[in-house]
Amino acid sequence: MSKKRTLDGFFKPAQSKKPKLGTDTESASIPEDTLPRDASNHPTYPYPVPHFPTSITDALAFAPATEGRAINDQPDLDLVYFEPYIPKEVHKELFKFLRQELFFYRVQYTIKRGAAETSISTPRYTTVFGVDASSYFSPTGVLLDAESQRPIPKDRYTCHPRPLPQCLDALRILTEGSTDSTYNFCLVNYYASGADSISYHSDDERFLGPNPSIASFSLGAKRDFYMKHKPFPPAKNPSDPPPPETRQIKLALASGDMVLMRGSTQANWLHSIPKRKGGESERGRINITFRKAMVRGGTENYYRYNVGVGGVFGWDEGRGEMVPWEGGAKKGEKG
Ligand SMILES: O=C(O)CCC(=O)C(=O)O
Ligand SMILES: [Fe+2]
Repeated sequence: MSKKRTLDGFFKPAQSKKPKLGTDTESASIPEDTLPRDASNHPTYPYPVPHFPTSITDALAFAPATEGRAINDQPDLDLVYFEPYIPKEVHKELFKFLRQELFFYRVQYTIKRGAAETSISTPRYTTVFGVDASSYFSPTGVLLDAESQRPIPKDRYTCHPRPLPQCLDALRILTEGSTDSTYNFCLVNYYASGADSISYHSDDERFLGPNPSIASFSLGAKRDFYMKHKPFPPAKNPSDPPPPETRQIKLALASGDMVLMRGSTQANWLHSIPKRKGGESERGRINITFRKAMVRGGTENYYRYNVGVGGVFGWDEGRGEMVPWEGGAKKGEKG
């Protein structure tokens, strides 16, 4: 099989972050699951991302593990709750794999409040892959224009879009099959402890188009997911009927669960993961969302707020925490 030299790394085995093998006797003594595995790589990745081991791929053939349950008993609300989506045989391994293998960021950015610039620190680890519908990645990882199918003009993006690694792409394909929607973005959050959170917001940006479908996976520690209706606009006439009554929603999202938010949900409801003190949240939680951005502004927004301009972090199993990940090694990593 012939390969192009330029971007052929996308499906090549990853060598860089695995221990270098010395002599034949040494390699013979290394257990098979620590040997280099095939991985996704790309010039925009700080490190390659290994493909799923067959144990995960095989188990995911049985997803979704349950039928989704509709939650649409309140105004403008359209949820489907899979409890769980990921088969129970594999959710722990999937959590450990993604925490170990993905690179994360702790993004800081500034916002203008009147004349003053305020610095904001995102209270969780994040990472993102994908590109909006004006472009797509060729199988070898070249960004092409959706219409001409030719390489995009160099000035289309100020950011550097990254293709989904094969492991997250496998999850995307499964999700598309069970949600009647397509996705071109994967955002990942890691909540290291109860101090990490996401405040009330809606994913209603114009770049997602009207009535976006967002599929949201939970892995690891159970965390509460709150939803509340956006405030209703004040009545125009005293004779107008009062706004409908709505109740706050609280879902205790467990490892392997998936919530699909669709229809008019984002336009009308807010959602959050509030901070918690101690307990299970200290074990860490991964959230994965699949979305579809229609235009370039979505790509710029997602990379600005989920990759940013700071350093790379990765999980250190020995220390049990995220550590700066530099030059192929997680800093201070044991063994
Ligand atoms: O962690 C979660 O479950 C929610 C994440 C979320 O709302 C987001 O990334 O927009
Ligand atoms: Fe959200």
